[in-house]
Amino acid sequence: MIYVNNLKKAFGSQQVLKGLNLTIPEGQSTGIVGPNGAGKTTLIKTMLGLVKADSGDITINNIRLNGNYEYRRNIGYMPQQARYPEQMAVNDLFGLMQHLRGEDPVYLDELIEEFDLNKELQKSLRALSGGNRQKVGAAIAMMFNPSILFFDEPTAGLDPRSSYIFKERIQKEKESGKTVLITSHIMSELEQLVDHVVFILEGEIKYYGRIDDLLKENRQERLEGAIAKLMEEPGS
Ligand SMILES: Nc1ncnc2c1ncn2[C@@H]1O[C@H](COP(=O)(O)OP(=O)(O)OP(=O)(O)O)[C@@H](O)[C@H]1O
Repeated sequence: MIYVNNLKKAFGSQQVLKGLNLTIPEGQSTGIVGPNGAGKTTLIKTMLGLVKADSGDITINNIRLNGNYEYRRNIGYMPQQARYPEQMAVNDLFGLMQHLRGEDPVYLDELIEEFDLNKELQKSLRALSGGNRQKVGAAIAMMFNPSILFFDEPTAGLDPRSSYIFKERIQKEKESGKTVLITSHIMSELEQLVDHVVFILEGEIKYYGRIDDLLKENRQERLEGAIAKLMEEPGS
């Protein structure tokens, strides 16, 4: 379970998270949606301790985040734009991850196979195509089999086949009881992958609940229509 309580974050004079409250259930998948700049990545980074909140609390699996980042061992994170040591070969990067963690990966070979990364292993990170870079990020997020997975726009830049394979993988992770959090601008993708949706607008949560309920409440058949309706609401 992840609890977020009255979370606030400003960058300079811009209040980016305006007192967010959220309970993310264990073993289910949640989509975070909202326009560009709404605060989705900032929320995820705050949960990971990569951005320090100005106030509020986050509790993950009963551990309150207060400068002790041991809980992060249980979280696999695929960033929107990963920064890597660019001159390093992909294979060496996987090795470095293993070394830093002091643990053998649980299913790296399987992920390399699934994402068709065998031909890329000897290439330096700087020589990878954008999509293959994404796949390396995905493999790093999942290789140690963490119980919580955060994916920030995971399929942006992937070709249709890779995107399909990746979504199958996320389904598998979900079915094995993981807690999955995904940000995406592709509503059809979220319909396939998540049970709950958080809609953030200008740093505030405008909706949090089951996708089915959101569709019913807004008399919509598709998530895209329901989110568009929420954005039209007065005060939004
Ligand atoms: N390190 C930073 N310094 C200053 N401003 C920042 C920083 N990180 C984020 N911001 C600002 O915070 C706001 C929210 O950014 P964030 O990346 O969380 O949005 P997002 O909802 O993930 O957007 P997108 O859909 O475009 O990825 C933006 O206005 C952004 O410019």
